[in-house]
Amino acid sequence: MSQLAIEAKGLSKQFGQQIAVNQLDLSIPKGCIYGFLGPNGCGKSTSIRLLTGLLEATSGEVRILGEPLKGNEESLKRRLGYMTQKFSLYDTLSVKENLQFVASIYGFTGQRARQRIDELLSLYDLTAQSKQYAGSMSGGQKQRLALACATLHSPELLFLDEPTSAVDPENRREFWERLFDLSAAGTSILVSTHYMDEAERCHALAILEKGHKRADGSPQDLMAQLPASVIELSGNALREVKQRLIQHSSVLSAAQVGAYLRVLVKDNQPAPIDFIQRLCPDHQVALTRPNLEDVFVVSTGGRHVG
Ligand SMILES: Nc1ncnc2c1ncn2[C@@H]1O[C@H](COP(=O)(O)OP(=O)(O)OP(=O)(O)O)[C@@H](O)[C@H]1O
Repeated sequence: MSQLAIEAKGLSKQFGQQIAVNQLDLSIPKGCIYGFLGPNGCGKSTSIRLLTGLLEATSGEVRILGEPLKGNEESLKRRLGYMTQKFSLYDTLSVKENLQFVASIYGFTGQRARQRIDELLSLYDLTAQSKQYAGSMSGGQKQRLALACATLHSPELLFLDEPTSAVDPENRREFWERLFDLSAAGTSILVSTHYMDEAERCHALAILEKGHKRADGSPQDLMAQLPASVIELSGNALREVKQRLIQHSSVLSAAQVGAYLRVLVKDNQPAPIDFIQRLCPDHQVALTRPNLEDVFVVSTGGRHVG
């Protein structure tokens, strides 16, 4: 039995002249929460739609839950869940009616349907809103309902396309707790995001840019293997210092964070602290630990950012 939830080799999608997904390779183990991190337009949604079988690839091979996707789209559909960016709820149906509709799609009827819907209303804290129109709910409630709909049939693999872009930080946090509950119960999850803090919560992730995968691994490994030194610089005239530093070919990026400049220096520059100190003798400089944003900046070429 395959231990991989998702396996892709050379997966590509072209729309006219535009290559939205370019030779994507993936090996995502079962049971993990895997992230796609990247800016708008980098190909996250297209990749997810290819992996769900909703969109046909231009080239490449995909195996989902151990089976080739091609030719098995229909049978796999029952084993997959998909929550879109816009949540795809019916605004003029109540919370319960939305769930009833999804239940009917998956062939749940009578007592079985009622039981599962009550279970989900309670699990996702929606019992009091069950008669409310979905369109009149808050962002957080809509998100919980969308997750309830996407997991009604207890999918083995769940795709979530930027599920938290429309909710506040508290709801995002709570949502992630629910994802870890699902993961602990054995659900494999692929989630796309453009938030660094969210990506850091994933067991592993791919950094996407312009349809290419630029990096892949656990957040901890990606940070530990960053091919750059991260230096915090403080003192006067940081905007002017930044402009000066980014002229240097060894400086990948310099971005202000509060009272500091966060400077990324290429690994091939010996003694990076001394190097920056020489360039800025009147400033305080200190080496600091990389974060995922640094990984993102370096993976995507760096110099344009900040
Ligand atoms: N049906 C389509 N026809 C033509 N071009 C498309 C189509 N779908 C996506 N694209 C293009 O493919 C590229 C990748 O889009 P995609 O929606 O996958 O990116 P994304 O990373 O999910 O962005 P966002 O976060 O904005 O949804 C974009 O340049 C987009 O314009």
